[in-house]
Amino acid sequence: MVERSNKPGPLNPTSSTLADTATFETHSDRVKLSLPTGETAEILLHGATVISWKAGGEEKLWLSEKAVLDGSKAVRGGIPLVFPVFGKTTSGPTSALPQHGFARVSKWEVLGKSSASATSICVDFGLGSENVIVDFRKQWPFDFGLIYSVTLTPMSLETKLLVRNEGNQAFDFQTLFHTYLRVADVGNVKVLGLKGVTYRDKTQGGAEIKEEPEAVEVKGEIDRMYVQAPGEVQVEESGKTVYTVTRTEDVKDVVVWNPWENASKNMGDFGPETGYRNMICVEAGTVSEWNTLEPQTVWEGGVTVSL
Ligand SMILES: O=P(O)(O)OC[C@H]1O[C@@H](O)[C@H](O)[C@@H](O)[C@@H]1O
Repeated sequence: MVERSNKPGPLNPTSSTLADTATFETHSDRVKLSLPTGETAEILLHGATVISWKAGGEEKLWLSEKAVLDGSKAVRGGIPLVFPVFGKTTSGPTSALPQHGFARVSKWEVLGKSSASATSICVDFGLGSENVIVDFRKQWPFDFGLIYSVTLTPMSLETKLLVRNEGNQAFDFQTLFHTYLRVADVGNVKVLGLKGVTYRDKTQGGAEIKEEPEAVEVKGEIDRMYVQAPGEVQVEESGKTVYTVTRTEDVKDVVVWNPWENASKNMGDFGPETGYRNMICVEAGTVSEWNTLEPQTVWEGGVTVSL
């Protein structure tokens, strides 16, 4: 058979695939991502906080039913983004900033969709020194630009941050993806992959302890920073791996947090009262030391939660 070199292609080749492509919708306060296979994610412009990730018909992130979503405070749940400081410092350039910095309480700009196909969509958000409120600018007077990218696929959610020093003096920063994972009952959860890693235990005044057991279990309040943990951590529930958390090389540390009954009662935006049983924070970040960013250089890091 003779091959026709100029064989015509299908008529209007994109029309059949268009309906099968991931979509994103912008609303006044949020962006919604959807895949043709049904998975969705929702990101508030306030803090660029991912407040929902649904796959297999189920919500994968825990969001407090008392979370304040109107931009007046940080969101309790989802994935608040910590920058430029983790926790609170008492000295240095970040000492005037609120706990966990200003990124989670600033209004981000939607930069748009950087890729979309039938099986993936990525949307970028931006925050620069010119967009933060005057108080934060005075408290942390550096010129920076952040690009935050959220990628949804059928089996994963990836969050990636690019930090650019746009000024002429170096600055130090910390950053962390404060991910509240939803679980059926935290009493049946094991976090694997941290054996042998030294952690700083905030519930014991920052004591440094080496993790000896194979699995971390949550039987009460837990607030640990695992310093320079291996690149993959699994969250198992009732013997089944429910989440695998992988990080890029420069995202060195993992925080495991659950406030349990007493501490959650003291948070005005935590609900329901028993909500601590349905969540575990496995937070990937670079927070055990400062990252120095020289003028006109960038830092990039990301975390992927896979099902
Ligand atoms: O109440 P916030 O500011 O959202 O912080 C919640 C928790 O965030 C965790 O990352 C910290 O390790 C905890 O110490 C802290 O309590």
